[in-house]
Amino acid sequence: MTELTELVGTWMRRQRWYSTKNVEPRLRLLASFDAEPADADVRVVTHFFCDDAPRTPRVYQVPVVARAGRDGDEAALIGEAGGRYLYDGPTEEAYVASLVQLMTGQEHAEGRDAHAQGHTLGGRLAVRSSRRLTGEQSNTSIVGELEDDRLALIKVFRVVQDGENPDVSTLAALTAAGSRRTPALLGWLTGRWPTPVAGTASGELALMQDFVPGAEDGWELAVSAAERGEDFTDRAYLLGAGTAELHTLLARSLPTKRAAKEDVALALDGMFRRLTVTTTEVPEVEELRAGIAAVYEDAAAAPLPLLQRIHGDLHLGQVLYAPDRGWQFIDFEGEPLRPLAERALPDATMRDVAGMLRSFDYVAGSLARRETPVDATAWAANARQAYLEGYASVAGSEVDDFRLLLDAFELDKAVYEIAYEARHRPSWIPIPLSAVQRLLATRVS
Ligand SMILES: Nc1ncnc2c1ncn2[C@@H]1O[C@H](COP(=O)(O)OP(=O)(O)O)[C@@H](O)[C@H]1O
Ligand SMILES: O=P(O)(O)O[C@H]1O[C@H](CO)[C@@H](O[C@H]2O[C@H](CO)[C@@H](O)[C@H](O)[C@H]2O)[C@H](O)[C@H]1O
Repeated sequence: MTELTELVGTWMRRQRWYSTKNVEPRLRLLASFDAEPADADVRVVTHFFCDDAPRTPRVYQVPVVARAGRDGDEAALIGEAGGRYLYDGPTEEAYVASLVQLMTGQEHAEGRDAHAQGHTLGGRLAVRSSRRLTGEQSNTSIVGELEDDRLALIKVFRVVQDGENPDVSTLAALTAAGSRRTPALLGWLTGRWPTPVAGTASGELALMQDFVPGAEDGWELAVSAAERGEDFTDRAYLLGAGTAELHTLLARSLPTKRAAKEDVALALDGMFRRLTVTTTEVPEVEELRAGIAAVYEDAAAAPLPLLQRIHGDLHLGQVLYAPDRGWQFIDFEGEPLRPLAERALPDATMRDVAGMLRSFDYVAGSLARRETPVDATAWAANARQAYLEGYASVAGSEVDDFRLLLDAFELDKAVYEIAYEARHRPSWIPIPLSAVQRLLATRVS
C-alpha cells in the first residue's frame, strides 16, 4: 500500500461520512486528477478510492490540497506524504475556488480536469472566501461567499455512484418550476472515474445552491421546543402543508405513473430486503418479523397510489426554518443506504410523510435517553397530529385514503433506522426498535 493510501485510510475511518464505521477501510486508489495549479506551493488533487472492506465496495471522492509547508488548518491535516502536507480539500479555499470554477465555468473542462463537466444555472460564479460546515453529515458542505456578495452552499459528495444523483435532478426540476420551498440550485459537477472492476462510472461530484440566510435546522428547533415543553403544533402544521406543497410541485415537474402490480412487488421486495439486512445486523428484529410482514402484506393489497418523485429521506434534519421563507426542504439525495438506481424512481408520497412522523418520535426518543430524561411523548403525539392536519389542508384526504400504506412505510422506515443506527450510533438502536414494537402493538389492539 502506498503512503497516500495508508494515510487516507487512517484519516477516513474517523470521518462522519465514512459509511461503514464497523469495518476497517481497505482502500485502493482508482484515479487522481490535478486541478490547474494556481500556486506552485499549493496543489489541488481529487482522488477516487475504492473501499473493498464493505460487502459491496464503495467509491469515495477525496479532494486533497497538498501544501509545501505545514500552514493549513491543523484539524484538517490528513498527513505528510511525498514531502507535502495533505489537507482535506473542502477546508481549503484553493480547492473550493477551483471547484466553483469547474462547476460554473462555461467551457468544457479539458486536459487535466477532463474527468469533470460543470453545469451552471447561475452563469459564471467565483468565490471570494469559504468555510466548511461542521456537524453530522453524510457529505461535506461548505458556505462560499461569492464575488457578487451572495452566499452559496456547496456540497461535495463523498460516496460517489454511477448514475443520476436525485439531489441534483430533483432540485434542478424544482428550481426550474420556481419552487418557494427549496433553495435554488446554482450549478453542479458531473464526473467520471474508473469503476472498481473495469470501465468508467459517471455521476455527480458536487452541487451548489443558494444559502438560506438565518435558517434554523428543523431537528434542533424541534428538540429545543420539546425539551422546554413548548408548543410546536403551529410549526408542525406548516411543515405538513409545506410537504404537501412540495409533493404537488414535484408531481407537476417530474414524471408520475399510476402504480401497477409490478411496482407493488418491487416495493415489497425492497422492504423485505431491508428487513432481512436489519435482522442480520440486529437479531432482536427476528421475533418481530412476522408482525412486520403482515403489515407489509396488508398495504400491498390496499388501493394503489399515484407514484411520483418524492424527497426520499424526509426527516427534521432535512428541513430548515427561515424567518422570511418558512420551511425549506433540502438534501434530495434519498436514503444513503439505498442503491442509487432506486432512489430517483417514482415513489409514494406516503413514504415522505412516514419519514417525518418517525422524526417526531425520534425527538421524544432522544430526549428520553438524556442523562436527565425529558418526557416528550405528548409533545410528539401533538406534533404528529398537527403535521398530518397540515398535510391534509393541501392534499385533502390522501392520508386517509392511503392509511395502510402509511403504516407500512412507517414500519419500513423504523426498520431502516435500526440498521442505520447499528452502523452509526448503536446506542440509539432502542429508539427505532421500540417504535417497531409500539407500531405493531397498536395495530393488534
Ligand atoms: N441551502 C442551504 N442553506 C443553508 N444551510 C444549508 C443549506 N443546505 C444545507 N444546509 C446546512 O448544511 C447541512 C447539511 O446539508 P445536507 O444537504 O443535509 O447534507 P448531507 O447530504 O451531508 O446530509 C444542513 O443540515 C444545513 O444545516
Ligand atoms: O441526513 P442523512 O441523509 O444523512 O440521513 C441519515 O442520517 C439521519 C441522522 O442524521 C437519519 O435520521 C434519523 O435520525 C434523525 C435524528 O438524528 C431523525 O430525525 C430521523 O427521523 C431518523 O430517521 C436518517 O434516517 C439517515 O438516512
